[in-house]
Amino acid sequence: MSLGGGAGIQADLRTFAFHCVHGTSAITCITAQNTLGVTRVDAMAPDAVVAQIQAVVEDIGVDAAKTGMLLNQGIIAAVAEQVGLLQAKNQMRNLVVDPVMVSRTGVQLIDGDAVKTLCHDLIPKAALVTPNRYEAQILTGLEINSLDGMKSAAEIIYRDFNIAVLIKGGGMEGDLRGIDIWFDGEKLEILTTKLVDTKNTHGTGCTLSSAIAANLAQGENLFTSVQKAKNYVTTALKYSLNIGAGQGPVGHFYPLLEEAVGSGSIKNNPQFSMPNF
Ligand SMILES: Nc1ncnc2c1ncn2[C@@H]1O[C@H](COP(=O)(O)OP(=O)(O)OP(=O)(O)O)[C@@H](O)[C@H]1O
Ligand SMILES: Cc1ncc(COP(=O)(O)O)c(N)n1
Repeated sequence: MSLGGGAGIQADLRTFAFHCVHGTSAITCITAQNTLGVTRVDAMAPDAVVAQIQAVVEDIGVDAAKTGMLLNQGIIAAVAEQVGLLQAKNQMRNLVVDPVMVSRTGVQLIDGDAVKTLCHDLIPKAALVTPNRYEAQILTGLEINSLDGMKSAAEIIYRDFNIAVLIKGGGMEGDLRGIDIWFDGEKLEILTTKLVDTKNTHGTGCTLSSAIAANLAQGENLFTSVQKAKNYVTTALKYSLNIGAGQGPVGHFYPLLEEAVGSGSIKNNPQFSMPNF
């Protein structure tokens, strides 16, 4: 959960709402966070996370799920155990693991034991894992500096975990920032969108993985879910918000923003970095 509102569960729930699916959540930690970074993180007790998952599953049900910042080994192990139990009862389908381990700026957010548990207990239970550049480096041991490096990492992650992988290029240099690599053991695809020239990229990773989960919940296949989610993030980036002194958040509800611009109600508002401004 990100109290700056740009990433984490706030970004996830906005994305779910945009896609017309009912989003639920299990809070794993509270971050004191703004567009400049994270200044404090308080973790929930693992059994409190489990209780939240059970409350949702037992009453509402889950068509698709995504994980985000799972701060420590105890939380990861508890979530992985729940996922395993629920999968055995066919109550947890379409799991997307966004392996939040390193920020786009390269700062490691979870310790080595937590990484091991994530790799051993949780990622293998997912349908898809969506590492950024630095997370892919941790998962593979490679240094990733090029498109070929991203492709090799995707192949290694598929080989090691036997699940589909999407390597996100936002942390790469130059035009590679708009490029993601998909590999599912059969098809290696380079998903390309034109680079959006903005510093306001806060929440892109959360938004992408929750859009994929939303598309899966609506019955799309995995690859189509990824393609549609990538297009969504690209457009949300074009309408990102120029708020705060650092990286502002993406504009999840861009059609409403567009409408507001059309009606003149937010014309020339400098908070919005809109294409038509
Ligand atoms: N400037 C950009 N232009 C176009 N697409 C971008 C840009 N920056 C990021 N993306 C896309 O956003 C999605 C998220 O990728 P990114 O690598 O930023 O994830 P992340 O590091 O998990 O996110 P975050 O920076 O929010 O932690 C990917 O589809 C990536 O290609
Ligand atoms: C609580 C929380 N979860 C995840 C992220 C990563 O955000 P993203 O990769 O989408 O920028 C974040 N900054 N805060």
